[in-house]
Amino acid sequence: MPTISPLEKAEILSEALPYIQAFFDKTIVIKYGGNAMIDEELKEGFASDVVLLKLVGMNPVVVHGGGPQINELLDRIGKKGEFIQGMRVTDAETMDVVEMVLGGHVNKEIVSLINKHGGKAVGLTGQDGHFIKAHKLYLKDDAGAGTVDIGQVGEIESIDATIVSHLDAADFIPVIAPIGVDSKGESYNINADLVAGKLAETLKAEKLILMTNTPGVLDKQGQLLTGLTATKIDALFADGTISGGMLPKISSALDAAKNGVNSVHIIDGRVKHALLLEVLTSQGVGTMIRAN
Ligand SMILES: Nc1ncnc2c1ncn2[C@@H]1O[C@H](COP(=O)(O)OP(=O)(O)O)[C@@H](O)[C@H]1O
Ligand SMILES: CC(=O)N[C@@H](CCC(=O)OP(=O)(O)O)C(=O)O
Repeated sequence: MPTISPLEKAEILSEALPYIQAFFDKTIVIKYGGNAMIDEELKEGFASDVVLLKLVGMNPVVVHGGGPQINELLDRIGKKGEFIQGMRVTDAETMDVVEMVLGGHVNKEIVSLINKHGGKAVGLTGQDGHFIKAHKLYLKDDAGAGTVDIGQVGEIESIDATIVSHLDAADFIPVIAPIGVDSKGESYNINADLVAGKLAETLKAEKLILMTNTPGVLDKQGQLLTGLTATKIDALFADGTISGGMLPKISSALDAAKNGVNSVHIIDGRVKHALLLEVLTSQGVGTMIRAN
């Protein structure tokens, strides 16, 4: 690491001032993807960034994924994870694993890391207070004529963000696992990007930041696309540039941008302190999604 003088250090810290002023008391929804939870150092860095944002007066709300972690446990019980259009095919046994991994292991690990760094995190799933209402999702088949049944996967009906706002107001940091519930109490597995996007809309968040394992959205040559609008996104869907897990991510990012979230970013969660760089500096990292 290059050494920097005390003055340079002070100047770097002082550069954060306009961002702290602009985002003071604003809600920032951060989606922490399972693919960005690579090693302990990165996870610790993420947790300390979230605590810092809270302590300088912002309201960070964490929605986490855990796709690779679910796959790992499925592997251990001899089951193979299967995805259609970026969504996990979820039978009853897979749903048990999803609840154990997302609602249990991953959620508690993030809560505990944030608390270790001096924050007050509270873990929730959509079952808590029934705050993420969902029903079964049927995907459109490739021809667009029929539907595909992928099991216990949910489509969000509504989010009642009261509980999240109360936690924010009382200085807690909500950490949310993407599990929804229907009126009969049945749980549904929901893609975490979709929960993060809808929650950002409901909370009228200033920012939605989706942290993943690529530098952002890439074109067919692997070059970073730093800014995308609805029209460009339609073209990238049509020519197959966007596929797999990037499909729900872009859809939810675009919906959030269209529905009042001021800035929506897809950033590389494998970069240490990517979150601080995105919120508190002028370093544009990743892809920014705009409605038009
Ligand atoms: N155009 C694209 N640019 C970048 N990544 C893409 C693109 N199309 C598909 N992907 C895939 O989407 C993945 C990110 O989605 P996903 O695996 O669901 O991550 P996360 O766990 O962070 O939600 C990337 O690792 C990449 O394999
Ligand atoms: C329906 C569906 O696909 N649910 C996801 C939920 C976790 C998730 O979204 O995790 P990442 O953000 O790490 O991809 C899954 O089962 O993998």
